[in-house]
Amino acid sequence: MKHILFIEDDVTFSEMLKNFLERHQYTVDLSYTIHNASTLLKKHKYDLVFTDLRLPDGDGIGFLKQIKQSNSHIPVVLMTGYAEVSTAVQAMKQGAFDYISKPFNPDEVLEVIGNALEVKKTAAVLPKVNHEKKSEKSNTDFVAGISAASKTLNEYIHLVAPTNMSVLITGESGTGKEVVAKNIHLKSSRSDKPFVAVDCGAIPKEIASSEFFGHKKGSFTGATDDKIGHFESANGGTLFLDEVGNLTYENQVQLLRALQERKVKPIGSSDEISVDIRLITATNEDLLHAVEKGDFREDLYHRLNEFSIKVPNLKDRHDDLILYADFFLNKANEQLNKTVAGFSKEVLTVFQNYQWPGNLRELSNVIKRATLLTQLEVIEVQVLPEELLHSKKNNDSSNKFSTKKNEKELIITVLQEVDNNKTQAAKLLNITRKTLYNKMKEYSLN
Ligand SMILES: Nc1ncnc2c1ncn2[C@@H]1O[C@H](COP(=O)(O)OP(=O)(O)OP(=O)(O)O)[C@@H](O)[C@H]1O
Repeated sequence: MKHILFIEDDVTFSEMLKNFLERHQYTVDLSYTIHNASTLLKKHKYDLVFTDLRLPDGDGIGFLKQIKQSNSHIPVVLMTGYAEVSTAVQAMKQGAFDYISKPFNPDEVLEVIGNALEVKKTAAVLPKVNHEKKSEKSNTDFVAGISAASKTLNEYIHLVAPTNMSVLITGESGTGKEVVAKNIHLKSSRSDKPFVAVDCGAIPKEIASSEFFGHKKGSFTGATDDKIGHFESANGGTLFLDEVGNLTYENQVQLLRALQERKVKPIGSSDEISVDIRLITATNEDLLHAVEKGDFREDLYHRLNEFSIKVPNLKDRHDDLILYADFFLNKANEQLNKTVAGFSKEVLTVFQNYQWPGNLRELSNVIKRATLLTQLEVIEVQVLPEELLHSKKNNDSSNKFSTKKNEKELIITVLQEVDNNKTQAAKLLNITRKTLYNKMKEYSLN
């Protein structure tokens, strides 16, 4: 059974959560002070720590730092009041796994616990990641994410990076295909050599050969100097071709030849240059469909697609949203020389209910704009673009009450849990006391 340490000075609330979690097969120790919690941490091996932000003998952030120094492997979740969300975001920067704002409902607690234990399990299974070759460069611009979709993506990156296989990265625009390509490069033995990214959609077809393979001075009108092509620039390293589906048929033939022969000949030169490159390509169109239509060469497709990776849409990486939001806020603060501390709870709800058709790029842009506009400590909904505020909800809290039957059962369970204390029940159900009374009347629960 997983062992959880709960640090919270509201005795009734703690007891209630303890009962609830024990019914879900967790072992829970309660502590009302940091002092007592420190003693318990020395005595027992905990899988997870839940701590309130404000405790009688200190604050949760100080305690978080203490835990991270002595027991860095234990995930820590902070419990906060509504007004403390920005502090909680700071806590995430100090290494907290997550935060949950009160009042919260039982499902939310179970979800957060599930996520934290899942991540811990993965971290325990993959200790190798931390001991990888010393030469590997860390990529501070890459957020790995904690959602199931991100974990699969990262596993694929780890698997394919050390090989020399050509990788075809697919995914919608703005999902992070180029970032994935760069990460594969940085995790490969080529990380000390160049990573050359080329947007095939931006190269006019007339000069594509010269861009890829280079040219000699005077070889055509306008060739005023020798030019080194992208293949030669990337020699020893990785060549990343974005929007590869945009290459003309002629360029496809030239590319295939260069890949097969591992040699390129600059235009106007009689000498061939041997090149050793790892090729990574990306597309947001259906390349297989282009093959079927005869627009893309099948032999080249197979040559590029020795391993394929699909980068998930942001809406399918729901659990990562806050991590990315925080990462982009830090970046925006740096770029704009601002010190915005975080997001209001309403903003986080808007973010979670929005579909993000432009994926991470859109999130990054929205946050940069909001950071620029905000004069307050945290970003409020007023500085978000209209389209975010008027989008259809995809996951509001009423989903938790998906049917009348579920709703009635949930209310009964929670009321039993708290010995009929309506205030506590409303808090746990994340609804007001008045709503609770109305619902009890509706379901004849008096
Ligand atoms: N894992 C990540 N960690 C941090 N930032 C990311 C991550 N993935 C993407 N980004 C950021 O999101 C934005 C979009 O990423 P990127 O340009 O790689 O997307 P893309 O899929 O290649 O887009 P397109 O298809 O339009 O070329 C960039 O600002 C990038 O820095």
